[in-house]
Parts: sequence; structure tokens; C-alpha cells
Amino acid sequence: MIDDTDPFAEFLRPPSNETPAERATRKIREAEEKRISDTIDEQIRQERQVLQKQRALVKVLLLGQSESGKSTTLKNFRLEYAREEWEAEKTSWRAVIQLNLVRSITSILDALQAEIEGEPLSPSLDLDEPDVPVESRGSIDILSTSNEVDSNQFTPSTLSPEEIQNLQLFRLKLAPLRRVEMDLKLRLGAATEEVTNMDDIPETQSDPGTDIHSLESPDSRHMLRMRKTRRRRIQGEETVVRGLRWREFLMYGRTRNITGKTRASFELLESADGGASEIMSGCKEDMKTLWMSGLVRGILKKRKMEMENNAGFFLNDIDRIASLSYLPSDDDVVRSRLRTVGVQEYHIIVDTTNTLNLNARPRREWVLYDVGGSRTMRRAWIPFFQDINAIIFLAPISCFDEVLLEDPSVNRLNDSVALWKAIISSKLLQRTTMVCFLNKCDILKRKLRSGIQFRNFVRDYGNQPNDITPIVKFIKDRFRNIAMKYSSNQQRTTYIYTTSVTDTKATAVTLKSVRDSIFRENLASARLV
Ligand SMILES: Nc1nc2c(ncn2[C@@H]2O[C@H](COP(=O)(O)OP(=O)(O)OP(=O)(O)O)[C@@H](O)[C@H]2O)c(=O)[nH]1
Ligand SMILES: [Mg+2]
Repeated sequence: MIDDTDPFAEFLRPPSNETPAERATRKIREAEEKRISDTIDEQIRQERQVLQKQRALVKVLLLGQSESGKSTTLKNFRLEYAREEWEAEKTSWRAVIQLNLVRSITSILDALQAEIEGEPLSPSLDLDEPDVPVESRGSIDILSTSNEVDSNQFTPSTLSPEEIQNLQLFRLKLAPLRRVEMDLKLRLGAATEEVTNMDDIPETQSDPGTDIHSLESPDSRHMLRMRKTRRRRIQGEETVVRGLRWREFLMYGRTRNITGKTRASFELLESADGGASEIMSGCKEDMKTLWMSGLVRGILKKRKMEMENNAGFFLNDIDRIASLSYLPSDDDVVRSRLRTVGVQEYHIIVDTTNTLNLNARPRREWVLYDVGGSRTMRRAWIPFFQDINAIIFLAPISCFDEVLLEDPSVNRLNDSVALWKAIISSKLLQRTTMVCFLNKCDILKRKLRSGIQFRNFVRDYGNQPNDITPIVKFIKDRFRNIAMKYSSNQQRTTYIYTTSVTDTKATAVTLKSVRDSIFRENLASARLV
């Protein structure tokens, strides 16, 4: 029906002398036009829905140097908010935990061999160490980066022939674990190898390190794309295969549904692990004897190998982990170590019922991005800066006496401070909610208790007491001052927490507070409150 009052009606009116054939053609044309118009309407509706959904998504990026605890924080989120998926994947972590344990054993065996052969000790960074020549002690206060030390400290072996024989016996009895280590590494792929300075040689002089600003200019972004393409061409296949292997491995747990302690489950596990469990079970008593040996402990102490502070420490759980029927607990999975390669994306539904004074949308979808933290991997962070709602930055504050694996000339605490400064002052992130976890407080406590002097590594600390409270306050003030000084958006709130993210109970409380802060800020910026 054409409306005569409509000024456009005249144009739409069919000609008065329209033949039946013309009428039929017109009807077909009009039907086609309507179909196209409806399709466009539907597309617009769908795009609007996607946009609305994206707006409803809360995107959180986990950042920090390698081994800072990003993946461990992510595990805490999943444990709390994605329980079903967590349970389905739990068994698949068995091989990772077995590998963590076996690597601790083989690194002890390597230390024993080094001791027998009188190899040099690892370089010390302690300014009070009598065996570090004064002229080689670099400045390692919290805002400088140089900390070169002399590594040529030879230590002639003082072991008796009988002690050497005992140590050799350990090496012989535990030799089969070398094969287990190799097999598990092959099965799990690249993530099982820590990055060293050999893997992390900059491709050009403009390697980013902590200099995130240099990556934000259009020129360097272009360079970055070129370099990425070139690298993909060289390494592409290998990287994809390595990535897939770990994912497939996780899928194994899901698809076969190995959750119960049934005989069938164990048979499946055994056939899947290529005999690793059997060999480990056969070596169980010798592993325990090695770890309990006073002679071995003495050598580890002399060589400054604090096994308890290492990633993936399971030496106190040999009985459980080296048994044929071993199934990982929540705690084991959280404490296990597997380096993140590339970027991993996880979706969780965060329940905010009763947490905020809101009636609408009690459950929101969060996307968490977990990235690799070693130096060359930091390039992959930048594309995520554009539309991220919050960053959780992990700074392991126990690392004041350690150097980066990928660059031994850089103190780890200095690296974290420099990274925090770069992130805080990034123009792309001025509207992003910043959360900082000063992490690994439990290890910091242990180190201070063992007598390690904070002031010997962080000169600015002066003569204040070597106690956890003033040291944490000192570091917290540094991070807070940087946030205040380098945020060009003075409205932005920065949340700083002290954490030990392997403590899942305490972390659950922290995550609730983080959730509320991010949620509230996100709503405020979307003008919903
Ligand atoms: N004792 C203790 N260990 C921690 C803490 N946080 C993390 N870890 C351990 O440190 C190791 C490294 O943690 P990850 O979460 O894998 O580190 P990451 O930042 O993801 O490292 P990349 O993936 O290499 O970037 C793991 O074995 C964790 O269990 C902590 O607060 N206390
Ligand atoms: Mg990780």
C-alpha cells in the first residue's frame, strides 16, 4: 500500500500502464532488494551484539619478567573461577610435575660432579662476599643495572676418596632419570626449557629489554612487524609444533577424562608417559637418600644452590610424586613450573554477586592474557596494550640477589623496577587500571631468615634493619612513587599488593579485592555507574 501523503510515494508508485510481465519482474526485484536490506540489517544487528559483548568483556593482561608468577596467578584465577576446566586438566600436569622433580635431581647430580671436578662456584653478587674482588663489584642499587662480578672462583675439591665414591654411586644409581628428563622434555616441548642468554641474543641493537616506549613509535612497530615476519619464516614451523604439543597434551586429560583413582585410569597414564613413572618409582628411595644426605646438602650449601627457592621445587614430595599412582593435587599444579611460550588466552566467568552494590550483570566474562616474560618475548605484549582494561604486573621481590637468566648483567629486581616504570608511563596504558603484585614474599622471608643482607644488594636501603616489614615497605614505596611520578593520567588508581601466589588461600582473598577494583573501574569508565 502506498501512502498518498508521503512526498516520496510518487516515485514508488508502479507505472499505471505496467504489464503483468513487468509487474512480475518488479516484484522479483523488490523481493531481492528486501532480502539484501534484511541481510544488511541482520549484519548490523550482529555487529552491534559483538560490540556490546566486547564492551561487556573485561580484558586483563598479566605482565612481568620470566618466573615472576604470571602463570601462577592465572592458575589461581582458574582455580577460583573455572573449577570445572581446572579439574579436567589437572591430571595432565602430572608429567610437568614429574619433570620438575627429575630436573631438581639432575641439577643436584650436576652440582656433585662439578664439586668432584673442582669447577668454579656460581658468581656471587653479594657486596660483602670476601671472595668477590672489590674492583669487580658493580653498582647494583635498585635503580642501576650493572652488576658484573668475577666468575673465575676455582674451588679445589676437598672431598675424601670415600666421599667421592659415595657421590659417584648416586650418579650411577640415578642415571636412568636423565633419560626420563629427556623423554618428558621431548613430549612437553619448548616450554620446558628456560630461556638463557644464548637464546635471547638481541636480533638488532634495538632489542626492547625494558624499553617499551621504543616499541610504540610507528617506525619501530613497522620494524617489529618486519622482524616478526622474518622470524616466522625462519622458525615458523618449529614454533607451531612446539605450541601444539603442549596443548595436545593438556587435551589428553580432558578427552580421556582421567580423574578418578581407578585402575583403568592408571593404565592409561602409564601407557601415556612412556615408562617415566616406572623409572621414577624405581629410583624413589635413591632420590630420597640423595636429598636427605648431609654430604650432598653441604655441597649444595657451599655452591649456594637454594633448592627450596627454585621454581618447581618438589624435593620434599618424592614419596608421593615418584609413586605409580601419583595424581597431582591443586597445590602441586599451582607450584609446578612450565614456561609460557607465546600468548595464552583464557576465558573465565567472574561472579560478582554480593560484591558490589549492583543489581545488573552479576556475572561477567573476563579474558585473561598470559604472556612469556623473558626479554625477547616482551615484543608480543605491545599489541595487547590497545584495548586492555587492566594489567596485573608481577614483580618478584625476593629476586634482589638474582640476575636474569637471559642476561646475567641485569639484576632481577632492577629489571622489574625498569619494566614497571616503562609500563606505567606508556601512553597507550594511561586509562588502564594498574594492579601490582609484589610477589614471592615467602621466598623473601626465607632468604632474610637465612641471613642474606638486603642492603648488600640494594645500596639505597642503607643501614635499615634486615627485616621483612621495612624491606617490603621500602620496595612498595619505590613502586608507588614510580606510579605517581610517571602516570600522566593523575586520575588513575594503582593498586599494590604483597603476595605469595603459591599460597592459594591468601591469593583467593587478594583476587576478590582485585576483581572488585577492576570491575568498579571498568564500570566507571564505561559510565555505567
Ligand atoms: N615460593 C613461591 N613460588 C612462586 C611464587 N610465585 C610463583 N612461584 C613459582 O615460580 C615459578 C615460576 O612461576 P610462573 O608463574 O611460571 O612464572 P611466569 O611469570 O609465568 O614465567 P614465564 O612464563 O617464563 O614468563 C613457578 O614454579 C611458581 O610455582 C610465590 O609467590 N612463591
Ligand atoms: Mg608463564
